[in-house]
Amino acid sequence: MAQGRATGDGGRDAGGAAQGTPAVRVEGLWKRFGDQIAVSGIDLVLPAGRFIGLVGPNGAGKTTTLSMVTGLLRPDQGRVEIAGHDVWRDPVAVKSRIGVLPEGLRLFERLSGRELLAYSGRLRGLPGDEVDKRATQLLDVLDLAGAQHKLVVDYSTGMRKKIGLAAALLHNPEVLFLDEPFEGVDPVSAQTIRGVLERYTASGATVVFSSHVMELVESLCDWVAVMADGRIRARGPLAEVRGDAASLQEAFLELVGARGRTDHASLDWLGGTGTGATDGTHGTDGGAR
Ligand SMILES: Nc1ncnc2c1ncn2[C@@H]1O[C@H](COP(=O)(O)OP(=O)(O)OP(=O)(O)O)[C@@H](O)[C@H]1O
Repeated sequence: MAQGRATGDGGRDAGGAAQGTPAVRVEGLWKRFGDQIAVSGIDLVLPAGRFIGLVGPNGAGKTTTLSMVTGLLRPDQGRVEIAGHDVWRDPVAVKSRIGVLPEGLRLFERLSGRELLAYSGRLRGLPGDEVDKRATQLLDVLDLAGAQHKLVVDYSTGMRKKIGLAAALLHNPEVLFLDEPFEGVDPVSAQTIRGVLERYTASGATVVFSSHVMELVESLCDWVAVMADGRIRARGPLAEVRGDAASLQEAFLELVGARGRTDHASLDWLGGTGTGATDGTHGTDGGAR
């Protein structure tokens, strides 16, 4: 993927970090919630300039990991660097380099979409006319121009994802973190988001996104990390992780130990002809014949 992107935001060097510096470096990261170990001492190096998918079953620890990596949740142990900057020791340097679309995105509901972007841009220190220009372009590309003066509280799920993405991209970050960006998004909007992200990574930036949709990850990502039970089970270029499996889905099921899990005997009451009733009336015509 092309390196050396032009940032167009006033002289930040391409990629912002020394060549070869990974987008993300995670060392010995742990997080426990009571008795539950959500993230179990992971080490992970994510290369810059890639479209990276973080996949794993429900409860694998993806959101917890992304929250710690982006400085939203303090780890119990371990460290994280983004483009060579420590997330907890140097938060301002890190936050100026990243964009985040978190899970359960909270937005300022009483602002309009355009006001939200204006606010985000000014908060990021961009000049007003630059914010206006970028906001207009993002609203246009993401098909939100018609809804730009509507309050965010009145946006649909997909519109919220798109305005959240616009806010995360406005300052042209080096690394963009997206937790389930396509969840609740219709196919047309998904295609739009996909186009924006492909364009963004083609310029040398890094996208890290979590998803359960393997086909999507397989078609978008060139690098993947597979998580299960708070651990990284596999990582590397997509083709390497897929190995000899027919698809990423197959490889994923193998890696997380879910292949062949088809014993549904305990659901023998479900469906069929209604023989599960105990009062003798279910599934009959009541004998009215
Ligand atoms: N705030 C919290 N308090 C208690 N337990 C938590 C908390 N956040 C996460 N967990 C637990 O940590 C584990 C990992 O959760 P996490 O949300 O990181 O998984 P995930 O891979 O993102 O799952 P999903 O794909 O379902 O969103 C789960 O067992 C979850 O119940």
